[in-house]
Amino acid sequence: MTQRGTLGVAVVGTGRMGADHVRRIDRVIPGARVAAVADVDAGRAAAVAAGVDGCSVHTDPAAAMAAPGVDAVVVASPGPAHEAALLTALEYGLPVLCEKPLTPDAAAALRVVRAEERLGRRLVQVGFMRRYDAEYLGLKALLDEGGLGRPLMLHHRHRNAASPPGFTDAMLVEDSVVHEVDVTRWLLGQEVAAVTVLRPRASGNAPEGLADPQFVVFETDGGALADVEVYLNCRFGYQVQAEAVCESGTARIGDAHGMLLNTAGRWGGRVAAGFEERFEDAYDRQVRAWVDATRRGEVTGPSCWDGYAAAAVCEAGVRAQVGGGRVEVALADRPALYA
Ligand SMILES: NC(=O)C1=CN([C@@H]2O[C@H](COP(=O)(O)OP(=O)(O)OC[C@H]3O[C@@H](n4cnc5c(N)ncnc54)[C@H](O)[C@@H]3O)[C@@H](O)[C@H]2O)C=CC1
Ligand SMILES: O=C1[C@@H](O)[C@H](O)[C@@H](O)[C@H](O)[C@H]1O
Repeated sequence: MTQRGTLGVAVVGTGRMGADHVRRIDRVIPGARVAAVADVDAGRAAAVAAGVDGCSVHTDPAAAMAAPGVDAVVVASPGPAHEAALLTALEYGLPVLCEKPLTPDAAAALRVVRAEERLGRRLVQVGFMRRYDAEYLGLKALLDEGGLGRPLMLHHRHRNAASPPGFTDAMLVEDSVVHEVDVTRWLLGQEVAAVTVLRPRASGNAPEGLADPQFVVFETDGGALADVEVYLNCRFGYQVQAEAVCESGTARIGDAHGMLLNTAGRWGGRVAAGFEERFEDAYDRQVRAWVDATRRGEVTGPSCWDGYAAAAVCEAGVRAQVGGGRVEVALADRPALYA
């Protein structure tokens, strides 16, 4: 570690999320600095690094990870590029915060799990940032405390104003619903055992080739059900809600972002514009927790196993999208490292 214990971070992928993480590490989070960035688009990497003191610019992720002053890595390239970056970071023995998904497919995720297992210690935290959101944390604490009885069902809503260009049906599961896979496993402490995907008539706002919205149902190994309405072109903003239905009560989060207002004969609140606004605090808390743990020599937060288990559920979800019906999730045995 450099500069009196300051963590030097290489950020791989300097697009929407990567650039935001560079800003966060450079200006918001104490104890860390951006030592290097890498992007296959050299111009984008250079633009993001401009104004960041002592930050080297690379097009090759491995070169950024080997650059002077780098102690740890944030991976924010697209999901299909994560496996290569993660295997390099593990080979170099560098702690990693990897944006979700760990990898889009289960086989690649399992290869990363096996590589970490061979090292015999955890180095990877997966960026399932909802686990750091105050509302989700409140819901988790309430369910764990048990006052409402056992949770029986979860209702999730995941709405984006517009999907990015080129978004596919598979990405709707692997990039978007993967969040609900993780929070379902985390809130209930159960694995998702089977997935069914239903599709209503597509919205006129959906781009050509994307069936949007979709309705996904998870059955867990503990006998609970969770449903996800995922609607990526709802136009009105970014909205993520969750309701737990328990034996003697229900609890719901995500109804309003910020203040509720009564005015001019109307009642209501604001809908966030995008995930950066809705989850700003969660991203900050996640990166702060990762930096703090890494400086202590620890690895905390969602693990490679969580990333693999989510990828296995998503793979079942994509098979359910293609073939229809109920698809069971195939999960490898959980290694002792993630007990
Ligand atoms: N936690 C959350 O709420 C969110 C997470 N994400 C995740 O963040 C990651 C990045 O997503 P976005 O920033 O939205 O994508 P983006 O497309 O805006 O940026 C990706 C960047 O990675 C670069 N890139 C592509 N292949 C690369 C490679 N092999 N090595 C290095 N750079 C490469 C691209 O040139 C681009 O600049 C994804 O894993 C995505 O799922 C994205 C949005 C929100
Ligand atoms: O992770 C994210 C994006 O990649 C994904 O495309 C969005 O649907 C999610 O809401 C956002 O949190």
